[in-house]
Amino acid sequence: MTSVSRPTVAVLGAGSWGTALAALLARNDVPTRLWGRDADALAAMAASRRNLRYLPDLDLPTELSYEADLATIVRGADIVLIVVPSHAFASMLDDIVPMLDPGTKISWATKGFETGTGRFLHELVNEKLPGRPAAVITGPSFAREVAAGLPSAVTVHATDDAFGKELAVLLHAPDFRAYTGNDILGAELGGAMKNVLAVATGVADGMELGLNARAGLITRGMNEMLRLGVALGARAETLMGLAGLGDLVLTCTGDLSRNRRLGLALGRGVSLDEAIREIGQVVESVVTADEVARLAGFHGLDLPIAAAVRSVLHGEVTPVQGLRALMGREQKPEYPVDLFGHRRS
Ligand SMILES: NC(=O)C1=CN([C@@H]2O[C@H](COP(=O)(O)OP(=O)(O)OC[C@H]3O[C@@H](n4cnc5c(N)ncnc54)[C@H](OP(=O)(O)O)[C@@H]3O)[C@@H](O)[C@H]2O)C=CC1
Ligand SMILES: O=C(CO)COP(=O)(O)O
Repeated sequence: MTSVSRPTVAVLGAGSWGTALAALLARNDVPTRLWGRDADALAAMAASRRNLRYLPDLDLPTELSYEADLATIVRGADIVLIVVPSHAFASMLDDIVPMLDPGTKISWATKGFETGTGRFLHELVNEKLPGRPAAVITGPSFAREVAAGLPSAVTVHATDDAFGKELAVLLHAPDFRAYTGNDILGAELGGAMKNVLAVATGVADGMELGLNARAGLITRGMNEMLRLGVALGARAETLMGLAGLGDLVLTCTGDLSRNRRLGLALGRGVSLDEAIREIGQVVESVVTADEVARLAGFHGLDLPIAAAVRSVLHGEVTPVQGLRALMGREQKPEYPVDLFGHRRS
């Protein structure tokens, strides 16, 4: 029997990750309702208890319910969990703000920035819903593996420690560890930037450049994440944890990653449009690469791997030219400045 005292969660976004998280919550006896913009697809999910397009192998728990009307699902929810792609986040937020009860808490598992501005998603939430408890769920977690019940660990960073803990407890399960933290900016930056860096390792692997190249790109990519993060006010430990390093390693090495697969395809000579069409799901790096470049520009930072990915995605250079440019950079100390930008003596 479902516990009546547990908060109700409205999950917005019925793709791979929204469906996997909704199923996880429902299996944890959290009263959970799932919304997707395609009412027919939602009705088919309810009837078949399967998300045939995004997670065909997952048996959806009978406890999970579905709601096609946004206002109905949002009104009365204790917690809203947004899991739409980053390009749709701002409009989703605009849609739900007038529908929210004053006590409803906001969370999201989207990885990326506001498209076109480089603003963090927590900045949008703070602006539209000032003072509202807010939390991001992030970390190394392929939806398909979570759906299959394979062990995973994520982290929940919140503006409000009590809400972060509440959400982590709702998610936590025998095969799903949910840690907590209060560095939303760092947690968001790690989750967004690893997608761009995964394209770089994918390109190198697609070109069959070897394991040394992959390890070099992951490590120097981590350095770029740390430098941008610290300049923006993130804590280094957040970036060295699940939200940063953990997700970077997963996405740069795991072929379930759509961002890595995009890189693999580009490295093998497939066009961007064809690769995206073949993947058939959201590939966040395509928009996030521009936002990382924007943020690096604001802070006067040179992030060569992220910049090379952006140039390849824009067709300004070929993957071969991009990698040649990275290898051809001047010789220099591994750490000419420390993480805080102080020149080493
Ligand atoms: N999949 C994963 O393993 C993980 C994903 N994430 C993050 O979660 C977010 C969502 O990704 P994921 O679920 O994988 O993506 P998918 O490609 O699997 O699904 C995207 C979902 O978003 C919906 N959607 C697209 N545009 C809009 C819109 N404008 N308004 C409402 N819904 C929309 C799609 O609907 P439709 O089918 O109608 O197009 C679909 O249901 C991304 O930021 C991703 O980085 C984070 C951790 C793990
Ligand atoms: O964020 C993810 C795993 O943590 C999913 O990565 P992709 O979007 O590259 O598939």
